[in-house]
Amino acid sequence: MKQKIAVLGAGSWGSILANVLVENGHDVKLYTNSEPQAQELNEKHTNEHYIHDFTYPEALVATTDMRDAVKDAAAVLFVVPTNVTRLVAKQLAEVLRDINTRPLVIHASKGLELGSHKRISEVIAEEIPADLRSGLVVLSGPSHAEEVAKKDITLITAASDDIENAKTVQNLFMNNYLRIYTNTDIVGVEMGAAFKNIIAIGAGALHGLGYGDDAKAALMTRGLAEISRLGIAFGADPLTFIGLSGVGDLIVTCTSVHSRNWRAGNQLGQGKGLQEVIDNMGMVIEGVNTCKAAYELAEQKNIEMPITEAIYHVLYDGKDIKDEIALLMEREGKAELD
Ligand SMILES: NC(=O)C1=CN([C@@H]2O[C@H](COP(=O)(O)OP(=O)(O)OC[C@H]3O[C@@H](n4cnc5c(N)ncnc54)[C@H](O)[C@@H]3O)[C@@H](O)[C@H]2O)C=CC1
Ligand SMILES: O=C(CO)COP(=O)(O)O
Repeated sequence: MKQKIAVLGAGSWGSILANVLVENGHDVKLYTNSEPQAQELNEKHTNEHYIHDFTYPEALVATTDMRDAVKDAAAVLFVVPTNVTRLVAKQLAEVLRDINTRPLVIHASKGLELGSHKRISEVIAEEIPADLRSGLVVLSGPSHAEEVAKKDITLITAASDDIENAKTVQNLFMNNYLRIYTNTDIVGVEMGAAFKNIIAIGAGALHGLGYGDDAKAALMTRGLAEISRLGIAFGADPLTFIGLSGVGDLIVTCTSVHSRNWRAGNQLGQGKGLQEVIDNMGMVIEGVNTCKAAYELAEQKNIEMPITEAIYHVLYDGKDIKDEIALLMEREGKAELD
């Protein structure tokens, strides 16, 4: 059934998920806070800064008016960087208080809020109380906008406390190139999504430094051990970490040239400074902030996360990557399953 859907955030992922929804027959409004970007999308049907050489369907309408985007929408999809989620959620709550629409709220972002260390669904739930929405669903998994734009095959997860809401999202997004699985473990799905970006920075750095495949496989495997350890401490289901939003997303982000986190790490490994890397990317590198949040959480909870710590020291204390790798290798022998 055709539904009206609002997408908040017109970067690479938001604009391509909006494109999927249009292709699936829905009536989609894409909200951006940038007038020139809305104009480019509506007049040229392009979004060149984020997705090169791609033409969006004419049916996709961009707007800078959040109220217009959201009014009568059955669902509202957040796809903004983690660091502006609270701000955009506050803005949405204000709009919803003014109108009768009570949409299903979905988010597809990957990170933890700096300072509070909260997951994105927690931030959204705090700002948009349950009486202003009809449910909350997380969409996550191994997916690069560039490949979904090409209709390459992609499989992701829709997670919600309420399985019916997860199924609704499954139905909205599924088609012959995008397959959605449902899950009820929001904590595991969001934690896997957030922490894989940290490990991807490490994988890029290993590549930039010229390390081989063994080192990269080791980083991913021991990275997954850390991600699971922290996630389980917050109540995640261990099995979620061997699913699409866990190891699936870890693999794609640690190996894909599309990944901004991997590319950032690669440039750090080649000797560039963090600020230069951030300035040149022009898109969000979620792993940088999430590394700080994860490092602080691990300290608070007394959870061993040596790879995250090493990456934190490189990003925030100006430590040399090779020295950090040497320290990791000098650690006392451990049992694999501890
Ligand atoms: N790019 C991808 O393939 C994927 C990205 N994600 C996640 O989706 C989230 C967004 O990522 P991308 O779209 O790639 O980022 P991006 O950097 O390509 O775009 C972010 C967009 O958010 C907009 N924005 C920033 N502040 C805003 C505000 N206050 N109000 C409205 N819009 C605002 C920016 O103008 C920009 O258009 C991230 O958490 C990322 O981890 C998840 C899966 C795939
Ligand atoms: O989450 C993603 C792939 O699943 C996108 O990763 P990057 O943000 O590193 O590009």
